[in-house]
Amino acid sequence: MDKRSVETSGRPHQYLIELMTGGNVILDLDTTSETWRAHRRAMRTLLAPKAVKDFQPIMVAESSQLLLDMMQSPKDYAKHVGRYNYSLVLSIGYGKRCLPFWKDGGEEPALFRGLKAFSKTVNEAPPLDDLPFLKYMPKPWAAWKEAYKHVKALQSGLYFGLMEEVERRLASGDTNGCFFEDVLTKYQAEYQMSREVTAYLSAAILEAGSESTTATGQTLQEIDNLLPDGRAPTMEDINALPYVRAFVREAFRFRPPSPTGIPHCLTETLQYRGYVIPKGTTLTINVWGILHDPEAFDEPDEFRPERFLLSEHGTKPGVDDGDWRSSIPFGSGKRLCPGMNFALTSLTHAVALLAWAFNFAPAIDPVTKQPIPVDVNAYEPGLPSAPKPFSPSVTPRTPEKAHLIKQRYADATLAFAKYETFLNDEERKALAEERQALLD
Ligand code: HEM
Repeated sequence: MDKRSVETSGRPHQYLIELMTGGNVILDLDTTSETWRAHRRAMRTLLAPKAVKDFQPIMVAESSQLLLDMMQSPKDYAKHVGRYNYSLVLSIGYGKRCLPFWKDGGEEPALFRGLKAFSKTVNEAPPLDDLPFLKYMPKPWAAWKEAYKHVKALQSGLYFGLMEEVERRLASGDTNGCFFEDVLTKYQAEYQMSREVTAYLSAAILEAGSESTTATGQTLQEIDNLLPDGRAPTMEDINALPYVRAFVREAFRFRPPSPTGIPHCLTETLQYRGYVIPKGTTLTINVWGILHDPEAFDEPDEFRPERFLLSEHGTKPGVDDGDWRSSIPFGSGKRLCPGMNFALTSLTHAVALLAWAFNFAPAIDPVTKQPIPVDVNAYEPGLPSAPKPFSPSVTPRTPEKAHLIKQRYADATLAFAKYETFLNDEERKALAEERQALLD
């Protein structure tokens, strides 16, 4: 699909999704759409390797919050990882952090509520694209007719709300260099985006960006060898940590977040290996099948990062991997995930830090005193696939590391400051006191 990208990069039309998104979301649009083109161009400037480098200070600062949260409440690990990913894209995109919302009984961010409502509506609706007559069912028998309006209102409320916040900051001169400031002052006019199309750029940044980025003895050894003084690994250290990079690649192979990719469709009739495949045909990449093929991988159902140290794609000796590429979990052709560099950089850094900071083990059953086994095949239904909650035991590797985690978080205050201007004086004071208390 990379080589025939021109014909294979369409998206199948999905009636209900189009109703919910108003035909404004990059992920669901055809490559011929003006909105797709404008969003894709704008994303390129946001996620180019240089821009990713510019955003490193906030990536490092957010990773400090992640370590602290993990240390303080390991059972909430999934919330911490979700917050970390969301806060990163929110800070970079809109210049605004997401603080740990569960503290003090805070409400879940609108993005997460919108995504849940979206999945629920899609899962519960009848197959409207396969049986189009169902579209005409009267409302009392078609709950999706109300549900989709609720999703649309939640999502567009979030997107327009964020855009208006940046507009207000621009008007008051209170800017902080976030991506949406450039969108409003440059790209909106340059790519001729209407107000609605501009607001919906949020779907590309927030939804695609925060949903999917949500995964050790040898790792520790490697980190300890590289950093004998016990300091935390930095972004610059990542290249010298091949096992950590192999660990991340193995995680994507072992449990790809989109096991069957996101469907494409043919925009032209295609001839392939003697077959004629008509225009409009839906194409699905069997990502899971490719990455678990026993012909290509030794014991594909085992989690073994070492395989990526032995060959570029982790394949076993003798396999012709000339046509393979490491981006398979990120899609293909013109639709290849524009956030791939960003996701891999932030994830590899976070994995290195977590391995540096903590010992991970299964939690102990309080009754039997035995480790509670983790079922690596227990997954929540829906996409992207997420593991069912489990209870890890996460403990700092040494008391010095526990201290360094707190210190690191306190040091991040400076990098956080320009992304916390939305707080009122009282909230800012409370946060400062909380940070000070950590060090006392
Ligand atoms: C673990 C992290 C991630 C994974 C595994 C992932 C995976 C994917 C996949 C499989 C697709 C569909 C590609 C296709 O249709 O062939 C996609 C599309 C997309 N991703 Fe990601 N993604 C990740 C992170 C991100 C991040 C961090 C961003 C942005 C901040 C992002 C933005 C997008 C966008 C905008 C699209 C739509 C592209 C289009 O339809 O033209 N993704 N991603």
